[in-house]
Amino acid sequence: MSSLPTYETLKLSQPKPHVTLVELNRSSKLNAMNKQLFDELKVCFEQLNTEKSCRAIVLTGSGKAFSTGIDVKYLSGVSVNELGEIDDVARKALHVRRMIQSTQASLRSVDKCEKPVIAAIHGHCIGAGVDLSACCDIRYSARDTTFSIKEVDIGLAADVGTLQILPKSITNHSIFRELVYTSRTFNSDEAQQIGLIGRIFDTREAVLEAAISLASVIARKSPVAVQGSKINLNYARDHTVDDNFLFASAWNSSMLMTEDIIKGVMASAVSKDKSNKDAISEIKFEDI
Ligand SMILES: CCC/C=C/C=C/C(=O)SCCNC(=O)CCNC(=O)[C@H](O)C(C)(C)COP(=O)(O)OP(=O)(O)OC[C@H]1O[C@@H](n2cnc3c(N)ncnc32)[C@H](O)[C@@H]1OP(=O)(O)O
Repeated sequence: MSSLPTYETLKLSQPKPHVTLVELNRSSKLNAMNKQLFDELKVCFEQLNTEKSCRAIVLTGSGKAFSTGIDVKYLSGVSVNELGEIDDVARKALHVRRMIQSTQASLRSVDKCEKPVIAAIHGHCIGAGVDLSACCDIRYSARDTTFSIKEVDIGLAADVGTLQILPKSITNHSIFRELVYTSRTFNSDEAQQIGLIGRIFDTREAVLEAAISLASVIARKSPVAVQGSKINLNYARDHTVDDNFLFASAWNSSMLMTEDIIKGVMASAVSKDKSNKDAISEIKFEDI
C-alpha cells in the first residue's frame, strides 16, 4: 500500500511486511459498532481483499475492549426514529430487512476477504463483537476477556454471524447453545473449551504480539497457496464433501501451474541440508 487509507472508526497500520493491523477505533465507546463503523468496515475489508501489499490481517479493538457489540444508541435510533416515520407494516419490515442485510454484509466482508484474518481479542467481546470474531479465521484472546452472546438479553436472535457461522466450527454445541439461550458472561477458558478461541495469552499486549507474529509467518508463505486455502476452506464449510472435492480439482487445475510450487519444492530440498534450515522461510513470493 503506498499510503494506508484513513477511516474515522478504524485505524490501519502495517506492523510487519505484508501484515495489516485493523483496529476498531471507538475506544471511548468500547468499540461499540455504529452505522459508520459497519460501513467503514465493509469498505476497508473489500479494499484489503485486493490490496497486493496485504497478505494477512490482524483485527483488534483499540483501548480497553475488542468490542461491546452494536451501539445501543444506534439500534434504538433505528427502532424509534427511523421506524417511527413509517406507517405501513410491510414498509417497516423492508426497512429493517435492508438494515439487517447491510450489517450482515459489513461483518461478512471479513469472512469473504480472501486474506486470513486473525482476531486479537481482549477486555470485552459482547454481542456483535462475538459475531465479528465469528467472521475471522483465527481467534486469539487475552485471559481477562469477558464474552457474552448478548442478543437474547436484548430480545433478539443473533443475525450477523454468531448463529450463522459459529455452529460450523464450534466443538461443544451443548455449552454453545447454553451460552446463546442465556446470554451469560463467559471467560476465555470456556471460550476455548467450546472451540471459539484458539489460544489464550496473559495480557492484551501478548495477544496482539502473538497475532501479529502469526500473521507475519502466514504473510511469508505463498499468497497463492494461503489465499487458495482460505477460499477452499470457506467453500468446504458451506458445501457438501462431493462439491468440495469437485471445487478443489477445478481450483487446483489452474493454481498448480504457479511458480510458487517450484520455489517451494526447491527450497524444501535445500532445507534438508542442515546448514540451510531457513530456506523455506527465505523464499520471496510475488504479490498477487
Ligand atoms: C442488524 C444488527 C443486529 C445486531 C445486533 C447486535 C446485538 C448486540 O451487540 S447485543 C450487545 C449490546 N451491548 C451491550 O449490551 C453492552 C453494553 N455495555 C455495557 O454493558 C458496559 O459498557 C460494559 C459492562 C461492557 C463495560 O462497562 P464499563 O463500566 O467498564 O464501561 P462503560 O462506562 O459502561 O462504557 C464506557 C462508554 O462506552 C459506552 N458503551 C459501551 N458499550 C456500548 C454499546 N454497546 N453501545 C453504546 N455505547 C456503549 C458507554 O455508554 C460509555 O459511554 P459514555 O457514557 O459516553 O462514557
